[in-house]
Amino acid sequence: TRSTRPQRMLKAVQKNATKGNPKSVISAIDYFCKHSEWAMNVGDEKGSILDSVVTEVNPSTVLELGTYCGYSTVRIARLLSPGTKLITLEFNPANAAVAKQIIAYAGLQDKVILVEGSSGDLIPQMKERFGITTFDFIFLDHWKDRYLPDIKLFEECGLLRKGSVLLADNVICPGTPEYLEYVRKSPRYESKYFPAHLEYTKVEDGLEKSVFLG
Ligand SMILES: Cn1ncc2cc([C@H](O)c3cccc(CNC(=O)c4cc(-c5ccc(F)cc5)cc(O)c4O)c3)ccc21
Ligand SMILES: [Mg+2]
Repeated sequence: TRSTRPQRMLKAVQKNATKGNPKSVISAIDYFCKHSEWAMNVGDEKGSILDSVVTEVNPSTVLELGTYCGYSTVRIARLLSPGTKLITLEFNPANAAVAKQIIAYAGLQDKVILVEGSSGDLIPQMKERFGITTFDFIFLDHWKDRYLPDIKLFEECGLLRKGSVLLADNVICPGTPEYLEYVRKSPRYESKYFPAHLEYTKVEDGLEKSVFLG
């Protein structure tokens, strides 16, 4: 049977990247998406903004919603200080299987905990399953209609502290209007928009960085 796009992306990584070299894995995926098949990775332009926010926060506890093929997982994990791990949630087992292999190819498997399941089910389990008290940094890149219910879930579960940083992809395209309205209107967040473009295109998109004020 015909391979899937994530499987073809994995093949491109195995063919063009150097094992244990995260930068070459990132470049191989970006090349594949620019010259072979578009895929919904955060991409190089928004990826650079992601890199700068992760570097600035230098988080000890990290959560990613929406692993997909692991591109942003690799981008984040390569910047974490030694001993720090990131938890990434993926509900689709086929995506998770490819992501696991791409993360391992980059040599970052010891810095990543990939959990199969849905954010709505897993967020309330973070404390008991992973001994998390609060998250320093959260990257939202899963279903766009889950951003708002999940940020409310973080608040309800006491998973945010003064200074926790949430960075959300696709706030323009496909768009997350209810989430944007919430974080921009709420007195409990300080929000900032980083304009960019939809990965590998000229279409307007951007990232919203929201700091929880406690
Ligand atoms: C609940 N839960 N918990 C964990 C979890 C994990 C997942 C999956 O990782 C998953 C699967 C499919 C879609 C997404 C969301 N991503 C997108 O939909 C997206 C679209 C586009 C775009 C833009 C323009 C187009 F024309 C087409 C697609 C550009 C982007 O950057 C995207 O992130 C995420 C899903 C729900 C989950
Ligand atoms: Mg995205």
